[in-house]
Amino acid sequence: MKLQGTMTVNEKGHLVIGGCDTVELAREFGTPLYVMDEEFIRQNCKAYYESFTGAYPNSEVIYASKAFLAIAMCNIIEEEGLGLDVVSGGELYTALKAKFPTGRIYFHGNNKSPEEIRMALEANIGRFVVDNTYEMDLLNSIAGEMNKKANILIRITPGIEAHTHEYIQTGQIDSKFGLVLSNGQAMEGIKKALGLENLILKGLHCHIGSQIFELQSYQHAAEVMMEYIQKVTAETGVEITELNLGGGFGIYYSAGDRPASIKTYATIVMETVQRKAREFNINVPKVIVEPGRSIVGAAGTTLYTIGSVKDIPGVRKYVAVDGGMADNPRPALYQARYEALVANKADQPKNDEVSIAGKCCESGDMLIWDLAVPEVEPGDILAVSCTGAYNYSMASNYNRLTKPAVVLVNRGNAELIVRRETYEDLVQNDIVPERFKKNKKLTIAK
Ligand SMILES: Cc1ncc(COP(=O)(O)O)c(C=O)c1O
Ligand SMILES: N[C@@H](CCCC[NH3+])C(=O)O
Repeated sequence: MKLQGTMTVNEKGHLVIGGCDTVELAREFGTPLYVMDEEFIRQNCKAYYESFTGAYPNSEVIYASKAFLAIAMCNIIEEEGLGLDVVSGGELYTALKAKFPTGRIYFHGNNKSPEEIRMALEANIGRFVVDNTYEMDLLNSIAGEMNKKANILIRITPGIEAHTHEYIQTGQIDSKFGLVLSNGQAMEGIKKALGLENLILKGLHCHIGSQIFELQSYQHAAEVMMEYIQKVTAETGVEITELNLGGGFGIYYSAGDRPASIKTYATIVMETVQRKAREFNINVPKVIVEPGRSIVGAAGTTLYTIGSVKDIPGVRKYVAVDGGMADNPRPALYQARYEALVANKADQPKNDEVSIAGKCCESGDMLIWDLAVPEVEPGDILAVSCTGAYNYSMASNYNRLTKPAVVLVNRGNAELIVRRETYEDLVQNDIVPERFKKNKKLTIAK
């Protein structure tokens, strides 16, 4: 496993994150446990802030909160000077609970409900990223009722196929998101929005996918969108002053993943936008990017306790942990690959090979195939790295497993930022119809 962020191994041979011994964290907070490395998260935020806003003042970085959201995470993002991308009433509610500056909130989503729209208008959020013409009408009419104006970006499907897993590609024509650029649908939508009295068109948005390594895909997206901005201005006479190029910057998960630096990404994107603006003789729009995974992904580690071991000699050794697809659905969903080490034996030679199984009743609940490990035994702590993005946020209660706690570690301090769910949490929304209630006085019809 590649040691990233503040990870080290101490004299006991234990994995240490944020100055905290992970074996002690497991003992204190229980497992499965998400451990978030605060310093690493902040370093990533700073790398984004300095590479974009610091170097190009007319740009903004907004954190895509779908990757990982908790109130404390909003606080970190606010302190680091980034904006926030939310995609549901629930994410917005979390941001409001954190008292996140609402002017820095962007509201995404391909099917925002009237209630969500009302909530966002009430909060005076910065921008709505409008996905379709149905939403334009809805937003316009609700804004009218509330006597408000909504600042919008319109999401465009630019027709770019980024090289990533097909489930997380979003820029291609055949996508549920956005208005299609190539067939005139987008231009029609833009003209429609310009005619709606309660919408103020600020800019355009596109997002080509997630876990992208090739910077040419971003360069291509920037070129296509700048050309389109020029076309929109020529056809409508309206200046487009903001261009949101989405997120998707890839990270290291396992051997073979080679992400570029955030600085190189920023330089390529910003220089492409500036070059195109010169070429088309238009003003350079404000550029917005919305990274999620590359802020938190590598900063998260999940700790599990090893339980049963099933050895099929000559075939495979299955080592089961006390979590699995309920806390990390990515291997089952996207065949995602992870690295791991035995946290209490981090300095021992790896002379065995095992496959890490989750505890859900699904054969597909396998976290890692063919992992080199020292001799493992029940009670060992397994640390799976790079689980900071789309793990806690995509966790489920499948098999009625309780969602793990999240602990924020920094300089030897460990603070719980999400408490572990309890069995009581699992049943708290269940309602028992009167007729099923036990100890009820039975009235038997004669
Ligand atoms: C519209 C939008 N913006 C930003 C992101 C964040 O992507 P990532 O976490 O890959 O940076 C996503 C998710 O892919 C998205 O759908
Ligand atoms: N949830 C996905 C990425 C999609 C992000 C949202 N558009 C993942 O785990 O990789």
